Amino acid sequence: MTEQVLARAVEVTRCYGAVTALDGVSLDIREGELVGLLGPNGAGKSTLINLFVGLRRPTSGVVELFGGSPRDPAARRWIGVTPQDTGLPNQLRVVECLEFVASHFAAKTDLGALLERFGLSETARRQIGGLSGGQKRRLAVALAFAGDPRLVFLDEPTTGLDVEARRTLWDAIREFHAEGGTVVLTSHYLEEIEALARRVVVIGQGRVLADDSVDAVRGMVGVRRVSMTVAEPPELPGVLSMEREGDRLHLVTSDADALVRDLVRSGVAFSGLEVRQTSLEEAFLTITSRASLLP
Ligand SMILES: Nc1ncnc2c1ncn2[C@@H]1O[C@H](COP(=O)(O)OP(=O)(O)OP(=O)(O)O)[C@@H](O)[C@H]1O
Repeated sequence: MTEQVLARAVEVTRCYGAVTALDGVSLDIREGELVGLLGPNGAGKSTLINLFVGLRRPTSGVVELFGGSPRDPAARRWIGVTPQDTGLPNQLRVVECLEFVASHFAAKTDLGALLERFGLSETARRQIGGLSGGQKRRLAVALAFAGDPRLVFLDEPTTGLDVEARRTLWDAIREFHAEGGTVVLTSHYLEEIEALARRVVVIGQGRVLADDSVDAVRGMVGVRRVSMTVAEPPELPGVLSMEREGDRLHLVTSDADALVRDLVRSGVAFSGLEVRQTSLEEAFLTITSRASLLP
């Protein structure tokens, strides 16, 4: 790939006192990518974003934004950020808040189109204090786009949104990306990463555990789900986890072929056998639990 690297971390470590939040992380974000950062609470995702946008400095290693220092306003001019928590001024109207943020940038963003894209047109003249939690969150995300950015960092953008509002936000993010924008987002919603991101970076205990396509991350852990209708769950070797759903039994295994052979040999009566790839959630849990076994 020859696309320009917009943000880069090289062997970055960040400590907060005795806590090592990031431990030797290297990552390139290239122009036009839509990257999902996935990891459990406390994995270091927000810390990484804070380093990229210049809010924090690395303890060691190098972080670059548009080839320069993230603390240089010239580099930050091209980014938009939505942190995990955003305080919004309750007295301002929605459109006034957008105008206020946009006025810090030379670019003229079409704020009417931005409101439309985030499903906020109806609320444009309302004071922020009177908005619902979901409307406030959508406004907080829309603000990241007010300066016509090339790269946006969205930290858990859809937390607290209902299904419809989440889909509106997904569409807005997809449209920005389709126009050539670059997106880095964190999420606890695994379906969100699957729905939006081309590339997944799995972070656990401050380290990059996987950095690949969604399919590759699933394939990497090689876990399969074997499902069947069965009256009595059979005792089989190599089962990583077992789940009952009505008369269906779902078994997670790293060797589906061996499991099916053992199942047939066991003589248990079963029907409707199904073997499929695991969801990203199952892949993610496997990768992160392996990491916790590391010394
Ligand atoms: N300002 C701080 N002072 C002390 N420790 C901190 C600070 N910020 C983060 N940490 C610690 O660093 C680690 C990584 O935190 P971080 O917020 O980056 O994780 P995260 O992956 O974004 O988690 P979450 O999904 O819960 O937001 C955690 O152990 C956290 O407690």
